[in-house]
Amino acid sequence: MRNEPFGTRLRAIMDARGPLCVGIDPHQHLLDQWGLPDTAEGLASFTYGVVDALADRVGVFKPQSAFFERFGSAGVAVLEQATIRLREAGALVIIDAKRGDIGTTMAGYASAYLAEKGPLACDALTVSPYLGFGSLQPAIDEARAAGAGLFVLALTSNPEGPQFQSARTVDGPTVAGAVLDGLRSLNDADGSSFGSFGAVVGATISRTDEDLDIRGPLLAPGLGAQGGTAEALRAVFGEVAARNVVPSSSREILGAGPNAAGLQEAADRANDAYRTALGY
Ligand SMILES: O=C(O)c1cc(=O)[nH]c(=O)n1[C@@H]1O[C@H](COP(=O)(O)O)[C@@H](O)[C@H]1O
Repeated sequence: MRNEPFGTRLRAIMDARGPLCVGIDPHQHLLDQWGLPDTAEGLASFTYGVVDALADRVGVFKPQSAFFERFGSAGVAVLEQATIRLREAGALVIIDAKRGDIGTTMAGYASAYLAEKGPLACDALTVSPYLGFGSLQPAIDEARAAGAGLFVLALTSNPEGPQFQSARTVDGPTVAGAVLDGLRSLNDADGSSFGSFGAVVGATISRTDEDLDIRGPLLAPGLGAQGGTAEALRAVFGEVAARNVVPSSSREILGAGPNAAGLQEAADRANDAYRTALGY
C-alpha cells in the first residue's frame, strides 16, 4: 500500500480526486444532529456513514483521534477500522493525534501510527514540535523507512497559536520559521519537489512573512466552521505554495449528513471551490 513515498502518493491523489481533505471529527453535537446516540455504537454509525459516502470520491481524510479516544478502546477500534476501509478505497489517511515526545517515547508513537504493520497504520500523522524539532527524529526515521508522512504544527489556526509560534528562537527565526526551515531541509534531503514532511498552516491566519515554500504539503485546517474561506486560501498561501495546500474541512462537510447524497454534494462543492482557489 505504501509502494511510494507519502508526498508522491499525496500529489497523485490530489491531482486525481482534488485537494480536499475531509476531517472526520465526530463531535457530540454532530452525533446528536445525525440522530445518533453519544456512544461507541453511535460513533461507529457516524464514522462508517462518512466512509461509505466519501471513501472513493475524496482523496484525503483526517480523522481526529480525540473524538475516538473519547470512547476508549471501543472508539479506537472504530478509528482503526475506518482507517483500513478508507485506505482500501484508495484514499490517504492522516491521523490527527498531534503527538510529540522525546526519544524512545516518540519512537513508540511512530511504531503505532507510521510503521507499515502498526495497529493504527495510516499514511501520515500530525505531530507537535514543541519539545524541539529534533525530538521528532524517531518519527522522521520511521516515516522515511515506511513511506509515510508527517504534518508538523507550524502556524496553527487557533487564536492562541502566535503566543509561542511567533516568538523568536535563540538562533533568530521565529518558532514557526524554525519548523518550516526544518521541514524544507528534510524534503530537500530527500530530493523531492513535493516531499513527505508537511506543515500545518491554518487557513485562518492572515498573510504571513514566513517562507511557506517547504517543498512539501501544507495542511490547511480552519476552513468553514472556524471562518477560513476558499477565497482567502490564495491570499494566505500565495502563488508559490498554492498547489501544495491540502485544505481540510470537518464540521462544514459533516454537518451535511447523515444523508450520503448530502455529504457527497458538500464534499464536491468544497473540492470544486478549493480547486479553483488553488489554481488546479
Ligand atoms: O492539525 C490540525 O488538523 C489542526 C491544526 C490547526 O491549526 N487547527 C485545527 O483546527 N486543526 C484540526 O482541524 C480540525 C478542524 O475542524 P473544523 O473546524 O470542524 O473544520 C480539528 O480536528 C482540529 O483539531
